Amino acid sequence: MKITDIRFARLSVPLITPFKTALRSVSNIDDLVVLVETDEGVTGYGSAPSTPVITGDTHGSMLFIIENIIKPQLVGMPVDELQAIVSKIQKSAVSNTSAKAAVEIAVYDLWAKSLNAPLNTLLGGGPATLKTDVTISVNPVNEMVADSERAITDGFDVLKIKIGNDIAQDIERVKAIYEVIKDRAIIRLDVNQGWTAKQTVYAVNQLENAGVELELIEQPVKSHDIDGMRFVTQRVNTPVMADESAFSPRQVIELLETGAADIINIKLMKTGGLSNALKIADIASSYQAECMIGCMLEGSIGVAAAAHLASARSQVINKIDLDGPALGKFDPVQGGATFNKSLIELGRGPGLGIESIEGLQPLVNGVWQ
Ligand SMILES: C[C@H](N)C(=O)N[C@H](CCC(=O)O)C(=O)O
Ligand SMILES: [Mg+2]
Repeated sequence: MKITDIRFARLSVPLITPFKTALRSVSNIDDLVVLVETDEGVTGYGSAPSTPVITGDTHGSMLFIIENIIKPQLVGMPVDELQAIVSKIQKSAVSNTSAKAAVEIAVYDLWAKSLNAPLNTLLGGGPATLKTDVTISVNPVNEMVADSERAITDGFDVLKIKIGNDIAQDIERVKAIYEVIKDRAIIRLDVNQGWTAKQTVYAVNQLENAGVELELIEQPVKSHDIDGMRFVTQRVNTPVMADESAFSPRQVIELLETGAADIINIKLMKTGGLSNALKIADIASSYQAECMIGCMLEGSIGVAAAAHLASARSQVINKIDLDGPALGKFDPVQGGATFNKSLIELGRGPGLGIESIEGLQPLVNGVWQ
């Protein structure tokens, strides 16, 4: 089976409620879908959202890199030469991690389809069912308390609370949420780079002294501030997780080697796809560090690939934040993984198991249809 073409489409799903973090607010899941075609008529599916404030990728930049730089190197390659394909994708450009991820996901999907097995089976095997947390967007405190209550009613037992807008309000937000849900759900905080290192130590101390139990605090300081991450990690009891500071295997080694983080949030859109994500899981394992599998605000094609990875590396990836597809009003992807509130079921079809996708807007002769 040889790669013959790479095509593109857009896929948009409205959110049930706007998704708000310290970095951005969005109302739709907007994915660029990548379709890798073969001479046997089998299609591999990948996708990536635009996250300019996190990875720098936009639909336009991804389209350009894939069409002009990656595609010419991949057309004609046999799908069973997976490592050679991955090497070409990873060496095609610096950065552009979401563009690389979208193509890699499609290539791994094809590879697993060519071997007629689910992707997680070929990556080592693991559970077919996973349980995700849910994100509580940053909003006025009463709204966040109500959203947290609703999430528990919906069956979630781990809440990822978004803060990072204003430190005094953030402390009040977390105290108020903890007060009403403390015995019913685990709380993880995601500051999305909104605080300084000193503010973080102050805030976590305030929360710990008030009796608030936190599972972890994610990316409190700017992504480049590794000294700040280390300052915090060495001074608070609550485990510190790196997200925007942890894109590449090299960065993860630095974070863990120097004690700048306790936990790593792996996202395919930051790693450039599955190959580096697998390396990061191995690195974390050798440091006896835990990992979360995370996602951007993205739909069920890319998130299914992350779920297959999490299944196959469940010994080290023991925290799951793959709620993107469940935040949408519907899932346009048929077959493959299903995302029903906290429950993710991988499906048993070959590759990612995707059978069809409704509402794709293909790109034909440079025009979105
Ligand atoms: C969707 C997921 N639960 C999440 O919160 N991801 C964010 C980034 C999402 C985005 O802005 O697209 C994170 O962990 O920082
Ligand atoms: Mg995060």
